[in-house]
Amino acid sequence: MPQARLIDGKAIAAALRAEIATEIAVIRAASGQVPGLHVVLVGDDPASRVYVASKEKLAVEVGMNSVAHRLPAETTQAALLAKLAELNADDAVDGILVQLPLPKHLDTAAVIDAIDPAKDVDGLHPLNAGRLAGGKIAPEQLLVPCTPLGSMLLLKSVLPALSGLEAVVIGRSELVGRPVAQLLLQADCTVTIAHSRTRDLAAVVRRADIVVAAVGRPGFVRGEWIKPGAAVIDVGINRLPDGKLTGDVAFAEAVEIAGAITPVPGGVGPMTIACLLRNTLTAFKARRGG
Ligand SMILES: Nc1nc2c(c(=O)[nH]1)N[C@@H](CN(C=O)c1ccc(C(=O)N[C@@H](CCC(=O)O)C(=O)O)cc1)CN2
Repeated sequence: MPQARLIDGKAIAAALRAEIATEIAVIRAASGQVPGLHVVLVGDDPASRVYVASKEKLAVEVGMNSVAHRLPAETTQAALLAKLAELNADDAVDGILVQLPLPKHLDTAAVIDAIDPAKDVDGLHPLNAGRLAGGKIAPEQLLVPCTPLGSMLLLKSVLPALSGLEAVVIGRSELVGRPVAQLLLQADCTVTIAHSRTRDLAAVVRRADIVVAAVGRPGFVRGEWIKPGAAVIDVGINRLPDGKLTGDVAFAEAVEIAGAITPVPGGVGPMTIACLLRNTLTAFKARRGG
């Protein structure tokens, strides 16, 4: 039985970070300036702590100024908004990211609204989401959410021509489902966004040349749903009771049918941080005229 090609997110992310590092070295040599990334973490969610530490370390590795602001879980909405106002006003700050999820007492939408859109390296501010949805500006010139951007780069590594392909995105979150659907549409795919109310999801998925699974349920997408030869991007990162990570796609089944598939771990996850660094460089160039 032929097996799907594995899309190596770890290697593609490492190559992207190397490109970013080279560009920053050139900018530094020419101007003495480097991009500044500031990540804000509220509380002590263990997974968020790991992701923020990783962002901090990889930003330094590519030559950025990297600062993590770790605030206590009891931080008030007013205190968080004051911190963001401070970062918005600081000219040395090119990128601001508030790690999600926030503790329940905080209003996430209001927090994201408070980030200067020019520094919104998560691409979640309504202005940036609206620019993406408008379809008038090339995604390379926009601040686009990191996981969707990474998913598209992985897809393009196996499918250089996306135009006219049927894509099904499972999940309609603001962080992944909606923006990845916009990016697929911009690439001239025929896009369906499926969700918890979709009828006969298996039949919907079966017609897709491209499947993006972002539901947050381990092994939810079965191998028999996949069209033979399809490209499968598994965005799910689910921690099982035994501590292992698994995706939203039943990998052992799907790998027998798909043409290409991302593993979990080692697929979309590493691209999320590499794309955050890319967005920070994009924001730096737009702000400082590079
Ligand atoms: N403000 C944001 N919050 C969150 C985002 C985001 O894009 N912006 N995404 C996720 C978490 N995340 C980054 O923040 C993230 C998730 C996973 C990985 C990753 O490299 N995963 C590895 C496995 C790591 C492990 O062993 O735990 C992989 O899949 O190979 C990086 C970043 C939610 N919050």
